[in-house]
Amino acid sequence: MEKIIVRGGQRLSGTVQVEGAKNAVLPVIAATLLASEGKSVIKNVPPLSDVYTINEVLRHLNTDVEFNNGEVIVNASRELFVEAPFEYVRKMRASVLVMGSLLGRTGKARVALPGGCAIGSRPIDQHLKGFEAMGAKVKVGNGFIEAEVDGRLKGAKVYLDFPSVGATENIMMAAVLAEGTTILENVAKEPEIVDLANFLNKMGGSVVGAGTGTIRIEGVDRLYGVEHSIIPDRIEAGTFMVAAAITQGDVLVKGAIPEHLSSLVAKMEEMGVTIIDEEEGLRVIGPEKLKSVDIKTMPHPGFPTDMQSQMMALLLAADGTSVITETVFENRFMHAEEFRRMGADIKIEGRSVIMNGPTPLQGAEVAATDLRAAAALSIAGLVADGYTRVTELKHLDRGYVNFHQKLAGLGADIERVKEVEETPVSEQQDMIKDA
Ligand SMILES: CC(=O)N[C@H]1[C@@H](OP(=O)(O)OP(=O)(O)OC[C@H]2O[C@@H](n3ccc(=O)[nH]c3=O)[C@H](O)[C@@H]2O)O[C@H](CO)[C@@H](O)[C@@H]1O
Ligand SMILES: C=C(OP(=O)(O)O)C(=O)O
Repeated sequence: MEKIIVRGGQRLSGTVQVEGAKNAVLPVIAATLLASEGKSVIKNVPPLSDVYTINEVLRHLNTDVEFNNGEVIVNASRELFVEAPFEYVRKMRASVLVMGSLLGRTGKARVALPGGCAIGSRPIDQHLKGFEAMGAKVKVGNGFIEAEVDGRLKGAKVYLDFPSVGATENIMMAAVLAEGTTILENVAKEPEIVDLANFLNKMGGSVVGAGTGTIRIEGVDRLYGVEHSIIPDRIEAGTFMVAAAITQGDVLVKGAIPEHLSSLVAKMEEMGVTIIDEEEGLRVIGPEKLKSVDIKTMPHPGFPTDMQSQMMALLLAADGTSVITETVFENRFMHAEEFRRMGADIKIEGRSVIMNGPTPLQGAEVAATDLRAAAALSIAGLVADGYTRVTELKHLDRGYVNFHQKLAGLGADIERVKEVEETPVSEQQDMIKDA
């Protein structure tokens, strides 16, 4: 087991480069299954454990997948197998995103039921509702969801009860090869949806309206492998923006797209952070004193739930009372307990947390409960007194590339160690000095 060990007190400065977006690359790789001719070449792909997992799922479905130097090449021209087993879905829920492509291309998909995870129960009823509207028969049993259609899927009108990101993506992928027109209403508007639509259109699909509340898809007979470059990761960008702000730092987050980050920029500016739109990205300058604000997570363009735990770290350092309300996931406050272990004054009331800051945080051993919590706890460690040890880094590796190296490059005192060598050399030297 590995740990991140961070010693608080360093101001961050310099430049950090953002990778391609995890939440854009996973659906795009799932969509490569739709290309019955030619190879798909996906560029700007981050080497995350989730990317390795989706590549494994695709190989299991009888495709050839290569992943080198930030480029994934998929040849899906052979006949596809249609089953994604539990061993993959357990590792990564986004494996269910192959369902729409498989159903669209082969008329059949069998995917292990994803189950819940640390942030809530996360059902996929809206995905299935879309497939059923297009004529698929859906059966759930023995731990699997099976969807099948006689012949081709038929275009349909589908209204989502909630603008689910995954349901929007899965139904879009199913609809591009369906017969006729599909109209999806109350859909997700996240930038990752737009990236997927752009990829599907390059492949020969006809998808209009991505980024708005209604998407219209004209089904086509065939799709082809094409080249596509993934958009920058707005959540990774936001994570480094918060790290800069909390340390009173001055950091250029290269690759951050301001339009993708408007709700975060607005809240950070309200807190007194200076954010400058530069040619290469966003420059973030932390103030001496942060002001408290209230936050409510919402589907895009609202405040992203994937930035909630990082903002919790920042609000703990702010002067006054702040409230965060989580409306997207039913149980995404597990990290609050870990912040408490660092001395935070946090109260959980239903779907809200109330924080009284500024909290002088103390270094402690804390466990990451999901990937964003791993980042948020490390960020809190940047301003805590003494050493913070963050465990359960398998979560971090799902969504961040070289996280501790990037922070170290900005001046943080941070290392990642194996459990056996728990005490890093620098800390041992401190202990010798103190003795
Ligand atoms: C790989 C990926 O892109 N993951 C992102 C995606 O997850 P994901 O696509 O799973 O998130 P959704 O937008 O689907 O889920 C949002 C909410 O809707 C509920 N729901 C969803 C589908 C459904 O059929 N029924 C249902 O009730 C979920 O339980 C959750 O409470 O969007 C989330 C919300 O922005 C982000 O936090 C995740 O990082
Ligand atoms: C919750 C997240 O991802 P996933 O949907 O892949 O679990 C996330 O990226 O913060």
